[in-house]
Parts: sequence; C-alpha cells; structure tokens
Amino acid sequence: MERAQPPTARTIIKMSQTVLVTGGAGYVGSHTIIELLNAGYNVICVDNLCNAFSEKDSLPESLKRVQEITGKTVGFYAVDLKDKAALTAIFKKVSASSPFQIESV
Ligand SMILES: O=c1ccn([C@@H]2O[C@H](COP(=O)(O)OP(=O)(O)O[C@H]3O[C@H](CO)[C@H](O)[C@H](O)[C@H]3O)[C@@H](O)[C@H]2O)c(=O)[nH]1
Repeated sequence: MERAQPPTARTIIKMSQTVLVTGGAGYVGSHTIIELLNAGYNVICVDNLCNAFSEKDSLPESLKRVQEITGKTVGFYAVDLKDKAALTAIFKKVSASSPFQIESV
C-alpha cells in the first residue's frame, strides 16, 4: 500500500488562507501585509506597539493606511509575542472562526 506523502511547503502555503504577521504595524511588516492582502490572504497582525503609533483602543496608524490602500481588513492584536497566554488565546479564537490552517511569516 502506498503511504501518504507529507505536504510540501508549497502545498502548505496553498492550504493556508490566514497568515499571522508579527511586528506587522512596522515598516517591513505593514508592507508585507499589503502584499499578502493583495494576494488574497486574510491577515492577522500581532504587535506590541513598542515602535508603532496607535490611539488607545484603535488600529495602529500604519494598519489603517494598509486598509485604505487595499480596501481590506486586517485583524489586529496589541500583544507581546512573549505573552504565551495571550498568544494561545489568539490562536484559539482564530482557529474557531476559520477552518483554515494558520501560517506565520
Ligand atoms: O519586541 C518587539 C519589537 C518590535 N515590535 C514591533 O515590530 C515592528 C517593527 O517595525 P519597525 O518599523 O520598527 O522595524 P522594521 O524592521 O519593519 O523597519 C526598520 O528597518 C527597515 C530596514 O530593514 C527600515 O530601515 C525601516 O525604516 C525601519 O523602520 C513595530 O511595529 C514594533 O512595534 C514588536 O511587536 N515586538
């Protein structure tokens, strides 16, 4: 009997619809998000805002511009990656609302 082959990296990327971008409110991250959104991916950004401007309880300015440029919505969490509990809660929430696999870049 033929054994199932593990998916290649290319297959995994094709399966994925939601991409988690860390530091996405910064320069490189926000430009990466624009490209991902334009390529059809859903994007969730996790950034602790240590080097990004954001009004209280509001999307960071950079991500507001990303939404204006692309006409698409970015999920955002003001969380430090070292905060394991918060990160676990984000993964649970996103997994529950989306049947797709999550990739990180
Ligand atoms: O522990 C951390 C550290 C940083 N961040 C976030 O990560 C993002 C980093 O973005 P930056 O714009 O500070 O850094 P980049 O590497 O994206 O961009 C920097 O490097 C680029 C070249 O690589 C250019 O020079 C650019 O102008 C310069 O801002 C920020 O939103 C910051 O808040 C976190 O969430 N957690």
